[in-house]
Amino acid sequence: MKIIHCKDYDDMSKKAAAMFFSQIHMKPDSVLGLATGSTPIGTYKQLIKWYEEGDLDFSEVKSVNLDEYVGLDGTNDQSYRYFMNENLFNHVNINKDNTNVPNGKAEDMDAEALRYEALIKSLGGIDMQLLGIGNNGHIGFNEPSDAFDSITHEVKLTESTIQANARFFETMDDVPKTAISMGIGTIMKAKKIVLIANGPKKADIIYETCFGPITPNVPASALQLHPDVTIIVDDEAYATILAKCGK
Ligand SMILES: N[C@@H]1[C@@H](O)[C@H](O)[C@@H](COP(=O)(O)O)O[C@@H]1O
Repeated sequence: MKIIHCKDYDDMSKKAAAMFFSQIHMKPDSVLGLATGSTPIGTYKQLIKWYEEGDLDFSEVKSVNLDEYVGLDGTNDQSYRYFMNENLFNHVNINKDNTNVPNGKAEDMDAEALRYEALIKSLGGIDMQLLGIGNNGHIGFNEPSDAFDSITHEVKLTESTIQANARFFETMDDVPKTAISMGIGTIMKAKKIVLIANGPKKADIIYETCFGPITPNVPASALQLHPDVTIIVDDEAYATILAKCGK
């Protein structure tokens, strides 16, 4: 694992965007694994800026998103499809037909999970996967559990995730209780992984992810076994690492 320590959120966002900038330049038809949440918004803003300045071309890029809430379709402003359109796809020259988010309105979630898994395979796998991290160590929507989830599957969200994500919804009751998410195995198959985190709330979990035991109780700890992971964190998210290393 490489850890890049940045001074603040903007610095983190620029460095993460720079990795995707290089990826797209090196392989214009890259398959990008994309993430939602508040953390990646700055990364997407920077990519949009480079596109607007004529330095980045998304015309051949394909994308697959990590997850989607069950029960929300792309017209719902809390769906992850809507988020991606608003925060990236509508502002760059990506062909929307080449962008993929699990279908939260599928009638049969098991069939949708298998379809999504097969789709990623048919695209040749993910070249570079962007990840945020939940306060409890979840990546995508892989919640702490007794075993690592391997492939795309329906997930029951934990109370702590429902509470953390409630800030985006009008009432607690509006927060979906289930989601469909790539599995840890799906994520681990990505050729390169870039995880971003900022703020003091993420400090302990970033330490656990990088230096704690590899355990499904901290799903992100599986990344210790991946050969090409870059963790980009701001000063506040790096705090526990600094403290425990005595610096
Ligand atoms: N499924 C998403 C995750 O992919 C994301 O990493 C997490 C953290 O969100 P934030 O970046 O807002 O802290 O939120 C959601 O649960």
